[in-house]
Amino acid sequence: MKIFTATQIREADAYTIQHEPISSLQLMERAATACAQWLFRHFDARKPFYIFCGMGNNGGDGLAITRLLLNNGYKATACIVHHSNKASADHTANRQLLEQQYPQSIYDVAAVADLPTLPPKSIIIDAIFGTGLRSAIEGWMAGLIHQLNDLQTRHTLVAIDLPSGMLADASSAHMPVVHASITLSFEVYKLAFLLPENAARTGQVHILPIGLHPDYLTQTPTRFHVTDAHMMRTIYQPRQPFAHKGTYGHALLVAGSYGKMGAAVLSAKACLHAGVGLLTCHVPQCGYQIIQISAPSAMCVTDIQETYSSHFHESAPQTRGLQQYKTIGIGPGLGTATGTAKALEQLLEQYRQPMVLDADALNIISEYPFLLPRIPHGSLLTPHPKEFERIFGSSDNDFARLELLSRQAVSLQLYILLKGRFTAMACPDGAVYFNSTGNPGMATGGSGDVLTGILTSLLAQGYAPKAAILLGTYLHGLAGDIAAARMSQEAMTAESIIDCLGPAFLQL
Ligand SMILES: NC(=O)C1=CN([C@@H]2O[C@H](COP(=O)(O)OP(=O)(O)OC[C@H]3O[C@@H](n4cnc5c(N)ncnc54)[C@H](O)[C@@H]3O)[C@@H](O)[C@H]2O)[C@@H](O)CC1
Ligand SMILES: Nc1ncnc2c1ncn2[C@@H]1O[C@H](COP(=O)(O)OP(=O)(O)O)[C@@H](O)[C@H]1O
Ligand SMILES: [K+]
Repeated sequence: MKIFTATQIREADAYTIQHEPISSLQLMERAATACAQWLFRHFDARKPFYIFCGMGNNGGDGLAITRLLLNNGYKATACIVHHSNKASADHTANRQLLEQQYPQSIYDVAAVADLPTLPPKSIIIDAIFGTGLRSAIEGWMAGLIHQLNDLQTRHTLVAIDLPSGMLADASSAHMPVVHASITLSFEVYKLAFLLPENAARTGQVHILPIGLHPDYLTQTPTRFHVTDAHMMRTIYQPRQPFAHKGTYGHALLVAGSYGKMGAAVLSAKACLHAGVGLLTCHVPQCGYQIIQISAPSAMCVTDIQETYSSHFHESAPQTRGLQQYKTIGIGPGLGTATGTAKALEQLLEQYRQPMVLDADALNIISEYPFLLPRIPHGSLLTPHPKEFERIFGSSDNDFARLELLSRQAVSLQLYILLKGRFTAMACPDGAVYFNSTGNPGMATGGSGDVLTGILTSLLAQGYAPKAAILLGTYLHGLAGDIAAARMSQEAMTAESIIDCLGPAFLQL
């Protein structure tokens, strides 16, 4: 699914109005109807609704929603917030329609003191500002936003299109923004919804289709995307009937150190359960029995060191050296010993195919930044936010961090996956994909090691790097969602994600 900017959304509106054709007032009615139907399904008619409407088209939506609620027997009051003397044409038209039918339902607010006293457990609808907001809300309007946020603790607050004060395409981290418990947005995700700085402001996001013209949606290129099931069906390659284990690649996993062999086991198991043909694990000597017993389908070679790895070429005694491996996954539980760092430097000299670098491989690179440009083009880096910051530095806000992520992926020609609720996957061509699956049950030690195993497995099987990241993160999150549904977000562990990889593949 594409993510459109506020400007593109306006263009989509205009295109729909011109080519469907439909009037802008009818399009607003469609948007308001989609919201009202959602509200009918989720709230009963006993709860009073207070709809705060701005002077633009977001307010127009609010006025139309008020009329639709009243038409269906709900108690609703439109509180018109006079932040400007000028109302948009569709706001004015909807105000007139409401006044004609329900003259008692309109209440004007021109100062914070004008706010009505709300009965307990009211539903507050925030239709003050949408995609038309240009900059931070200031003056008495900022006070109004703070007042609404105080009310939010005792009432349910539903934002229309986006919480007022939030910018769709830029940071509003330090601005007054409505804290909604639910956001009903139109047709497409806004970039702002996918970044952690807005998590407490959007609440649950529901995207409601309003029939914007499909030609505009399909033909307009965008830089940001959200992955979905449809996209996965175009990427996933079913296994060939005459396949043999050589068909699906031989991967090398370099992982584990004394006290952190669990990370190696999790990655190895995930790699095997994601379909790799052959897997060899390179571990320090202390890890030999652990791997052989926990992951008998994998082969195991040991380092010359007892507690950490220092000579990865031990994994490739044959003449072809490390090149015999289709790909290499390196990092989970590896440790950052000087000997390991040296070995990583050698490995980057010897092996020039796309590989997966995670966890301690990334921590080593943050200590030895000259290694960064030596990573083979097309490789996958999977930092969590702290690892990302160690390598690339900090940013003022999540939008700035997203730009930094994308810039680095382009200049280094790498795929960089910034992990989180919506893992952001930056590609060497500048595109960024957000993964849509996963849940907070995955915020548990070892989840990332499982992802490394899956990505290594998909690269070994011959998936191109871009296909591997999109499918791999989707499967990882989907397996996490299946695990959470089976045993709760609390009780699931990284092992549960591996156990549910099978059902996740079956859902593709
Ligand atoms: N395809 C869509 O997405 C549709 C969008 N519609 C609605 O239209 C909205 C966009 O409407 P508009 O473009 O009229 O914009 P808004 O209603 O979001 O805001 C415009 C108003 O805000 C004022 N304003 C802007 N920046 C301000 C600031 N920093 N401080 C104070 N006031 C400020 C402007 O003067 C104007 O009065 C969407 O968010 C959505 O709710 C629907 O009606 C129809 C379909
Ligand atoms: N709240 C969440 N929603 C969705 N996915 C999550 C959430 N929390 C964590 N994850 C996923 O779990 C994984 C955690 O990785 P990481 O932090 O490296 O864990 P570890 O280092 O313990 O293996 C990432 O893939 C991340 O996207
Ligand atoms: K709003």
